[in-house]
Amino acid sequence: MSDDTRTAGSTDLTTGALATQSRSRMLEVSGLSAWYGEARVLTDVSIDVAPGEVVTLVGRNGAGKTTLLRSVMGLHRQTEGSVGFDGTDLAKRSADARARAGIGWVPDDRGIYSSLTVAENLLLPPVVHADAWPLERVYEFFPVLHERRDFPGTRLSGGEQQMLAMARVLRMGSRLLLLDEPSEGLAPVIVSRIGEIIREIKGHGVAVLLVEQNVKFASTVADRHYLLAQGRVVEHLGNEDFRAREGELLTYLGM
Ligand SMILES: Nc1ncnc2c1ncn2[C@@H]1O[C@H](COP(=O)(O)OP(=O)(O)OP(=O)(O)O)[C@@H](O)[C@H]1O
Repeated sequence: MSDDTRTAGSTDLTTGALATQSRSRMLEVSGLSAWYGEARVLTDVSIDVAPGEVVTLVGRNGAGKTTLLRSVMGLHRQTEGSVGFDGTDLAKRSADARARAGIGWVPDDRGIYSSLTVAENLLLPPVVHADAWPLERVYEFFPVLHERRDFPGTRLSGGEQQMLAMARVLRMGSRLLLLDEPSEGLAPVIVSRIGEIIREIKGHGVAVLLVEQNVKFASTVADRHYLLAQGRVVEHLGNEDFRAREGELLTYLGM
């Protein structure tokens, strides 16, 4: 995308219909920069997510999406700037403290313990917040996990592992889910089921911030999108604009 486009996107960010003032903010990242050693990989990133909102981070490989997600969780600590959650700045707090505040991490490898059963995977992490979903509610919401509750992690399909990883943080009490490429490596029919689940989770007031390379999938689940390039937010789009510019975005992303 050209530098001109970049400037226009930044202007929209502060003055357009998507200005943050109108939203109640659960997550509010402000002026976040991040480094690996001497190399700066995020520069002055500001994003926000409201309760019950689904927001994507889109960008080419190496744009900084995963680093941003990890910085929100507190898994990447070489940062400057603030990470506000429910009005408290967690930027100096550990990942553990952020999990207890209600942020849930769903890694791209899903992080399922293969030798443990589905039920054990669900019950192993502690309940960290009063909004934790009881096991019965988790099973009601994810019937396939109930059916497979005694299966070891190794016997789950990729889609089932993705569901288990999401269910696990909901049972812990997370109110903001950070999903790193949930559609990666899954068959189209499973991707659309994951999309339905994300939309249903949203209906329960849970917010989702996800890294997604699959533009079509992103447009079926998200309310808003931040486009990252070289560690900066260069566009901030509502889903309608995102859909209208899908072709352009696919070309930009090299897809
Ligand atoms: N552990 C690391 N050490 C040094 N540099 C890193 C490390 N991890 C990522 N980087 C660099 O940081 C930049 C941002 O990487 P990041 O993984 O956040 O991007 P991304 O947008 O998620 O891309 P991808 O989809 O390829 O993971 C890249 O230039 C990458 O090479």
